[in-house]
Amino acid sequence: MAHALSLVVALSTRSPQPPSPSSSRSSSRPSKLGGRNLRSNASDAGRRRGPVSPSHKTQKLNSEVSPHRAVSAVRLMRIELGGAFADLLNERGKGPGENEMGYVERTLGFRTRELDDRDLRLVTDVVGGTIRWRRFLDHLIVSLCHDQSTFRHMEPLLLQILRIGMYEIVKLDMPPYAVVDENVRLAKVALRPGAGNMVNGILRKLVQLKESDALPLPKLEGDDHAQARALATLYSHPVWMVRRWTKYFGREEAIKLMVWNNSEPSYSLRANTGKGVTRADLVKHLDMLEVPYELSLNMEDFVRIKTGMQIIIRAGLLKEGTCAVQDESAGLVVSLLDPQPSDCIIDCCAAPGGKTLYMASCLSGQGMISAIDVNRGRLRILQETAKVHQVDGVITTVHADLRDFAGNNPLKANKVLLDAPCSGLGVLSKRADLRWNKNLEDLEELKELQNELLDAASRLVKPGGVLVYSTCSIDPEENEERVTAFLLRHPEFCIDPADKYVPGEFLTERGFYFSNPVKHSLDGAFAARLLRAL
Ligand SMILES: C[S@@+](CC[C@H](N)C(=O)[O-])C[C@H]1O[C@@H](n2cnc3c(N)ncnc32)[C@H](O)[C@@H]1O
Repeated sequence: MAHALSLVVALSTRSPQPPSPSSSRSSSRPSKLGGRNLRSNASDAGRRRGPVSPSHKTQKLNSEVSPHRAVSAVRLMRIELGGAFADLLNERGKGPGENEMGYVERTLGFRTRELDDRDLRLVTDVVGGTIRWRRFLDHLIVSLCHDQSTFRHMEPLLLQILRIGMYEIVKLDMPPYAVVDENVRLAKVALRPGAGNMVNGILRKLVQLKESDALPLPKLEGDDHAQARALATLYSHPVWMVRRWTKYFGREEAIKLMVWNNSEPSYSLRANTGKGVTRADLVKHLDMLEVPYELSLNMEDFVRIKTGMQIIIRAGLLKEGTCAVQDESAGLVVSLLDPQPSDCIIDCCAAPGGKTLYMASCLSGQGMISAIDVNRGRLRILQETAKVHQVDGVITTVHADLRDFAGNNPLKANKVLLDAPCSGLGVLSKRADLRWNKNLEDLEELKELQNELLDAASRLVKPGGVLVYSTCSIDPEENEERVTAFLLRHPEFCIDPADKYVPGEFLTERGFYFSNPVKHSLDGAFAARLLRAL
């Protein structure tokens, strides 16, 4: 850590600035992540790494900047820069047990006071919202900078502070001049006075434009591509997603989907019946904790919550296995497989085990699930959670690539679930950063993998048995099209319509299960139930 701090300080190419009020109390200077090409900076700085004075380890508390903004800015950098950020701060990367305030101190050069519940909620809102609205916010920043190159060469921390300020003003409608002042102070203390002046200039211009209803927004005009670009900016999604959804669902549905993806996600909890906890028991806990909930109309073990997750975590309900966080859309995939006591089930891509655990709780201690996954770390999570949920007695984990396993193993089952790796385009409201990490090429590769995994999974199904293929994607090419192609390759399988297993509103014309975020206010998910001939 000490090495890393010197490394970050060495990165600063700016001329020395007068110490800020907070830094003047200590001899150590704040660390600042300057320059956006962190990988090359990291290696340059690595060569310049020198001995570190013990004063760098001093903990400095800054009570002037708002804690939620300081923590949000650092968390946003960690999410956006990923490995490059961790490498910069710590030669050993993202070590376990690293606490967030430690990252804040090493990035900004100071600590803030510990976050209270209100701060934590703000951090969640600000970080999630700033990531979701990134394309939109960057469009505003570029429009309000003198030129494109100012934006392109902006330091990562300065960029995050500007995005936070813009998000708070434009999307959270927070009192604008307080937002300007707070973000200016953060930029001054964490970077330098000049950075504060820049934040001040840009955010004040934004406030004026917003107040006169004259934000520089793109117009929906020109050819299809230009309009897709404008929509992508207005609703803050990648252009390729807008084009794809407009093609498959039409413009109106594509817009509704983007609005859904930009809304605050709600979560579902599943009462862990495997441990004897009923939904009524779970509801009693939630009442005691004063967490508002709605009973699921689709799944009898599930409740939906909009707020209160921190309270639930702190009360230990997840850690002690009273309930699990699981979207109803995922629960309905399990309903489609219809696990019953005494069943032998193969779960082909099982980790981290959301569906395995739910299936195990349906077995009431009788039967067996072979849970296969290629990712050892994620399988370990499954094993540990299964113990906590007290369903480990019916689960055997298998660390393997399904394609090898199916080729070399005599194991066969009457019920086989293939919850395939997918683009995750159905869960963009919960996974705020996912939209920026996917591209069209990923989708093409995934389709190939899905074909291969389907072929492999089909070998594990006994004659007369069931294969459920599922994804958490809304993309027809990962869903219906994969099943159609599979049925052409495997005439020994046919579609078993989903109507006996899931409510009618989730049925597609071809008898598949599909949860549509816009229609059902759940994550997007797809599943097909396929029967193997006797
Ligand atoms: C969508 S996730 C499964 C989620 C899981 N069913 C649940 O409900 O928690 C897909 C999983 O497929 C696994 N996977 C990817 N390729 C695989 C392969 N060739 N063989 C086995 N597992 C694979 C990944 O490691 C990942 O855990």
